[in-house]
Amino acid sequence: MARSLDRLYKGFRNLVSLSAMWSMKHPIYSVSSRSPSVRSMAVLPFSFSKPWDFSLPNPSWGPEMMQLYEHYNSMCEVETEGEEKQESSWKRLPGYNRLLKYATGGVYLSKMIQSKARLFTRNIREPGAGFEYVLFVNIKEQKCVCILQAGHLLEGPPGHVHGGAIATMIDTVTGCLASLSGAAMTANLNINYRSPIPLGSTVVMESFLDKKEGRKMFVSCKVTSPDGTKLHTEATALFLSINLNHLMGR
Ligand SMILES: CCCCCCCC/C=C\CCCCCCCC(=O)SCCNC(=O)CCNC(=O)[C@H](O)C(C)(C)COP(=O)(O)OP(=O)(O)OC[C@H]1O[C@@H](n2cnc3c(N)ncnc32)[C@H](O)[C@@H]1OP(=O)(O)O
Repeated sequence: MARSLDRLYKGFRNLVSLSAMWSMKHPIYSVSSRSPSVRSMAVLPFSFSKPWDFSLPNPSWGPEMMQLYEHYNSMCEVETEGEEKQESSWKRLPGYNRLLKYATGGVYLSKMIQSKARLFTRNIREPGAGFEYVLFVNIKEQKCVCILQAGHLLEGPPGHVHGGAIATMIDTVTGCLASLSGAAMTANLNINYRSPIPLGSTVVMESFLDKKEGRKMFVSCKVTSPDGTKLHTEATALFLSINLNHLMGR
């Protein structure tokens, strides 16, 4: 287990260049395609012959979500400067329903929990009902952008998104940024809720690395309407880079 985790995090820096294909070659990142629990997640005519990438468009995505996806996705394409082709510094992160195929803690987690564990933000079966999101990262600028369409199962105040669901997504976006160069965990998360997010709406979440001091990463996040005119939420977070043994109770 420890060896496979070491291997995983040696390759962690390359996370952003993962593709579904890459994941199939390195299945530790993804859920086994043979797992019956994965097949049971099918509600759309998706093929589960390979790990399902939840950050690709599905029919539940509305026009705003699609427009923003296409905008950022086009920035991920190869840039041409004169005659020269350059790799873009923007990458779309694929999204599977587990971060690791075999989570840490094998020593004390039962096989049943191991096989059933799913990423909190990717465990609602009905497309469009929960967290529909896609993450884009810009390594050069140390920036992460998430396009989120919040589904009807995320209700808090009537007709609006639950503050805990917003916090979950902020933790995900800031955590993604903090983890670009290796595993990191949230030590502190401060959130100011400025205006409610209507259920079903699409928002843009932008996260920046403000400062790095040794193991500490200070990250900020802003949640706005797609045109940027309405500020919904602001947050700051402290992440600490960790040795993976930390998650294994050692
Ligand atoms: C994990 C791998 C993820 C990889 C993902 C990559 C894929 C990306 C793709 C998609 C993204 C989706 C990702 C989802 C992400 C979700 C993230 C979470 O939700 S994490 C769960 C919630 N967090 C916890 O459960 C932590 C519980 N706490 C701890 O385990 C420890 O407290 C920890 C690791 C945070 C720190 O423990 P210590 O023992 O390593 O470090 P000490 O010695 O306590 O502190 C070091 C320094 O930090 C300061 N510090 C620690 N906690 C602080 C705090 N809360 N506020 C201020 N300072 C703090 C201390 O004062 C100290 O500072 P001085 O060195 O003396 O200057």
